Amino acid sequence: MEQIKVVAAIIRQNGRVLLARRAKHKHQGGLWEFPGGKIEAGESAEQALKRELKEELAIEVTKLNPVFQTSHQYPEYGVHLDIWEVTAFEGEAGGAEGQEVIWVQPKNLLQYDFPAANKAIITAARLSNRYLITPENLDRAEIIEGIRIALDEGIKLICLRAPHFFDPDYRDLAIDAVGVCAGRADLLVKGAFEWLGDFPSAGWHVTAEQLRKLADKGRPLPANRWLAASCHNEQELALAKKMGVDFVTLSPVQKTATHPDVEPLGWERAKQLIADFDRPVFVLGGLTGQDVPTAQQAGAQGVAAIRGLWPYELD
Ligand SMILES: Nc1nc2c([nH]c(=O)n2[C@@H]2O[C@H](COP(=O)(O)OP(=O)(O)OP(=O)(O)O)[C@@H](O)[C@H]2O)c(=O)[nH]1
Ligand SMILES: [Mg+2]
Repeated sequence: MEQIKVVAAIIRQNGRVLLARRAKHKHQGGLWEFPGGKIEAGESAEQALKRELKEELAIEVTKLNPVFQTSHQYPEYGVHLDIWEVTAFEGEAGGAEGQEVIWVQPKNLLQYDFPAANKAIITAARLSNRYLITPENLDRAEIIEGIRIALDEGIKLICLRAPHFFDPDYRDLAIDAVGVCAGRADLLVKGAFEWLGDFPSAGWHVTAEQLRKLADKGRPLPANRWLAASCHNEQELALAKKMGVDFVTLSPVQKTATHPDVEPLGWERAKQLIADFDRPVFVLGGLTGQDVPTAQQAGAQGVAAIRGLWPYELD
């Protein structure tokens, strides 16, 4: 079947994201979209995106970075969507082709109707590019204090991981963490499936071992809660897809202090795995917030880290 190459942009300004409504007569007409369009012969994705945003919104893009790529088969044809994030532009974004244009808060994106291909794009638009995972061997007060400082520094996505805690202490810690994060960041909890089901966190983060056990049963959470998984290879990524996760961490990209004996994937292999996976990926392993641009160049949503994102130095 014919496969169309399309570029589209998640345009961010003042914490909001721009949506445009597709003209009624067009393919997927009447639905909301991220502005963009077909890549023409001889154009790079970047050139095509700049041209499309000029035509559709009358803006000159000045800062953009790749976010990820996804494919979808419509009955009429297949589309390969190359999604970029635009964080700076000149001019005022408006519907230059008469289309409706609105700015929405990422957390409200689930309320809009998009073409079927957009599922993972919406996930990407709702996620930030740093995913903090809490360190081992800290006590309850230290973990909570670290989370507080991280929130003040703008961290918006956190995974609570404390394998040295056991129920019911772990549950108490998780309840504290949910309280501290309320309204400021999304907290995903790692832990035993028995109690996570009704636990009031923004989501769950499943381990590779849990993936192997549970992926066949499908997605255990509704769409408005996050489901993420830890993946290290192609097989685990396939299981994550089967389970219906929203996003994954992929590790280790580099050698890490916590797992010095594990052979890292390296950027080239990580890049391939990310390109073949249809949902957002956070690269993990020996990385810090400074590596976000490199991660995005490799097609990742951003960086996940323990030490690299924790707000103070650990022993
Ligand atoms: N721009 C854009 N296209 C999308 C999105 N999601 C999605 O499935 N598509 C599909 O990608 C294809 C190409 O997009 P387009 O219609 O914007 O192409 P274009 O700007 O070059 O339009 P034209 O053919 O009228 O010149 C369409 O089939 C459209 O349905 C999205 O979020 N943004
Ligand atoms: Mg278009």
